[in-house]
Amino acid sequence: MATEESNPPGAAEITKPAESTETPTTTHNAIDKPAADQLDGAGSPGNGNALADTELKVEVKLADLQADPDNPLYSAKTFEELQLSDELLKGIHQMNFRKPSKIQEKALPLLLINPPQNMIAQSQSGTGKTAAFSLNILSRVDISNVAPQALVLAPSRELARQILGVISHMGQFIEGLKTMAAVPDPSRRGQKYEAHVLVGTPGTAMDMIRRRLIDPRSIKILVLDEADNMLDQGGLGEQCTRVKALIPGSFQTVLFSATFPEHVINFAQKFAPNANVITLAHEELTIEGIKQLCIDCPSESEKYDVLLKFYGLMSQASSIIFVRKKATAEELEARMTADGHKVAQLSGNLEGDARDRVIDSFRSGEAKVLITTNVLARGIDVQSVTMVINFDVPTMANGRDPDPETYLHRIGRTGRFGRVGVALTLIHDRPSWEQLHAIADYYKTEVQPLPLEDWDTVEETITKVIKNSRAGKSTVDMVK
Ligand SMILES: Nc1ncnc2c1ncn2[C@@H]1O[C@H](COP(=O)(O)OP(=O)(O)OP(=O)(O)O)[C@@H](O)[C@H]1O
Repeated sequence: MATEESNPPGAAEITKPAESTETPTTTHNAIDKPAADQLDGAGSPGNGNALADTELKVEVKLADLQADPDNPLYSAKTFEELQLSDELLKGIHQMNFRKPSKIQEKALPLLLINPPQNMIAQSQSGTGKTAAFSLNILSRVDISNVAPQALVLAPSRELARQILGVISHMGQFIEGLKTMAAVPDPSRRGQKYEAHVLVGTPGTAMDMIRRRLIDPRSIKILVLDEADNMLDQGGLGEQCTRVKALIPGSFQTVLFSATFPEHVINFAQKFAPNANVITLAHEELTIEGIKQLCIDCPSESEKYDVLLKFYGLMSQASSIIFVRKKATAEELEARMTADGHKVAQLSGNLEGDARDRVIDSFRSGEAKVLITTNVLARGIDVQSVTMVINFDVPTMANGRDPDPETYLHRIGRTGRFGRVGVALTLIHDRPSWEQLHAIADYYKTEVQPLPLEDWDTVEETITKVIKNSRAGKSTVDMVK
């Protein structure tokens, strides 16, 4: 019944370090995170096709998005201008990246400066932060030294594996490059981590360094992805601080996230002293390509019926249902399965291998519905996800106060890099109504209520979202 991790923003301006940026970084003493299932029709209000092919013409629209200076995907420059190696440029083109996004264009020149400088960078979800820090890492690795030179830490096993995949893909033309995951893996017991780039979770990284299976002496870059989460949460923050203290000498510290609440930013600046800082105001954080909707359910127990009805509106698209507690994830899985739906469920109750199987089946499209907790609220990039459902409004650990950061990360699992998506939040009483409205106020965004008893209108609304996005309306206007 325990609550899963919950987590707790700054105009796209670059703040120069207050002091001289001569020194690359800090030392170890610094302070230291059924197929949509075809819900076979029962209760299905619509023709079940509304979201079927939202894998829309993203490619076509992307060029427009990247030409709009107000868009976070905007780019005036090319990767070629960043003076990356030919091998890296080949990797980027292999990944079909035509131009850098705004965060890549802004962060990369600063990240690549010599001597290296620390960085704290914020950009909306799905705008390519991973590629930004990965390109810096791959540009700095010395292939002749097969020892960990870059350590990337992420809050979940799934995100660490995903980042590793991006770095390996991007670096595929760099001859001799070795990358490894530092996540719990019983099959590796006692084996050394002999690779240039390691991506892991803080607990495992700390453990492996202490047991001398990771040699930290050559580490020259430490990246914390989802850095506000990594530094804010008691356990994770402590582990990140310890990992940092175990790395000798000076190294470049890089902190990335879509959110940096004020109470974390001070700590972040101590963790990455004299960093170049790229921040956004929280009004700039929501992505217009993500249509935010809510349904006021008659009671908590009737949320499930509403959920099932809503599923009738989609056929092949992938979706994620977020709940607050592991027990609710398991209960929903059991009920939906009993009701004939094919769903996958991932929460902290599952062990490593089982978790890998669940996320892999969701990525491949074998499982179209994923029920999960905040453990997957951050970073996970599955482009086919067109719908996010907040079965529970995200709240802080006390269950009472709204958690705007987690809300933003959860809905950001859709609408990735210019794609469109729908985020539906179920509310059922005054407190949940107030929590959602507090979140909407915080981001100065609109959450459109859907009429519960008029499913034709619900379907019409969603179809309109998709049509508008095809016309390039909603996404082009995003983040003014
Ligand atoms: N320059 C680019 N051109 C085209 N696609 C890109 C580019 N950069 C990144 N992408 C794609 O955009 C998607 C989102 O990128 P990424 O996962 O790095 O987002 P993010 O900013 O880290 O999001 P989050 O805050 O949710 O972690 C990925 O599928 C990635 O492959």
